[in-house]
Amino acid sequence: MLNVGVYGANGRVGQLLVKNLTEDPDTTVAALCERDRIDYHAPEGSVVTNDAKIFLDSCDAAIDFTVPEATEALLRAAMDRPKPLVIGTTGLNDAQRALLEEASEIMPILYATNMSAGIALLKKLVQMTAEKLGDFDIEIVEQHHRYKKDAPSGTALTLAEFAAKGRGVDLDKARVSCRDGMTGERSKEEIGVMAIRGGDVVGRHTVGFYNDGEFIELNHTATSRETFSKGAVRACKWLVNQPAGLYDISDCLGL
Ligand SMILES: NC(=O)C1=CN([C@@H]2O[C@H](COP(=O)(O)OP(=O)(O)OC[C@H]3O[C@@H](n4cnc5c(N)ncnc54)[C@H](OP(=O)(O)O)[C@@H]3O)[C@@H](O)[C@H]2O)C=CC1
Ligand SMILES: O=C(O)C1=N[C@H](C(=O)O)C[C@H](O)C1
Repeated sequence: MLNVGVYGANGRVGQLLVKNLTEDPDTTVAALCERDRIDYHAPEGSVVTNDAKIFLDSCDAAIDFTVPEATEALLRAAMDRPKPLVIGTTGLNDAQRALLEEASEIMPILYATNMSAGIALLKKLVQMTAEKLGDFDIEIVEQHHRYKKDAPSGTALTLAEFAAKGRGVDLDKARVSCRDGMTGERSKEEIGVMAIRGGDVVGRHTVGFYNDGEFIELNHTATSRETFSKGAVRACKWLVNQPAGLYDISDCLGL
C-alpha cells in the first residue's frame, strides 16, 4: 500500500486527489496539508496539518496542486526529508524552477504543467509541426474557468516551449501574450500565447499553424478535472520506483 500525502487538500484538484487515492486499491491518503482548514471529513487515519515538515514525515510520497509559494515551501521542507514528489502547480518563477531542479538531485520529482495523456502527446505533435511547417505562423489560445489565477496557463507555456524548440528559437524572445493598439504587423518569429477566462471551462488548448490559403489547429480539451487528478495518482505510483531525478509526465507514460 502506498501512503500518499495531498498538499493543497482543500483545492479543486486536491479534493479529487483525496477521492481518487481513497478509491484506488493500491493507495491510501496518509496526510493532508492545508494552510487553513479542510471543508470535508479527512479520511480515517490521515494526518491533517498545515506544517509541510510534519506532512512529509507522515507520507511515503506527496502530490502538490497549490500555488507557487506553497510549492516552494514544500520543496524547502523536502530538502532535509526527501520524498518522491509529484508537482502540478503552475506559474513557478525562474528561482522556483531552479529550486525544483536542485531538489530533484536528491529525490525523484515529476513536474508537469498538465497531467493528461493527451497533452503529453500534443507536445510532441506541436514540436514536429513547428519544425515541418517552418513558415506557418504559430498562435496558441487557452481557455480556463473564471477562478484560474495564472495566465497564460502552464500548459500553454509548455506547448509554446515545444513550438519554440521545433523552430529553434528562444521563447522568451518570440512570445507575444498581449496585442492592444497599434501593434504593427505580425512578425514571422512571433509565437502568440493568449488566454481566455470564463465559466467552468476545465481546460482547452489550441495550437494553430496559419499560412496563406490554409491552417491547421491542434486542439486538446479536458472535459473532466479528474483527468488531472487521476493522471497525478498514476504518476505518483510510477515515481516511487524511480531514482532521484526530474521527470515529466511523458516519462511516466513512455511517450
Ligand atoms: N498540472 C496539471 O495537470 C494541473 C495543474 N493545475 C494547477 O494546480 C494548481 C491548483 O489548482 P486548483 O486546484 O484549481 O486551485 P485551487 O485554488 O482550487 O486550490 C489551491 C490550493 O492551494 C492552497 N493554497 C493557496 N494559497 C496557498 C498558500 N499561500 N499557502 C499554502 N496553500 C495555499 C489552497 O488553500 P485554500 O483553500 O486555503 O485557499 C488550495 O488548497 C494551480 O497552479 C493550477 O494551475 C490545475 C489543474 C491541472
Ligand atoms: O488551473 C487549472 O485549472 C489548470 N491548470 C493547468 C495549467 O495551467 O496549464 C492545467 C489545466 O489546463 C488546468
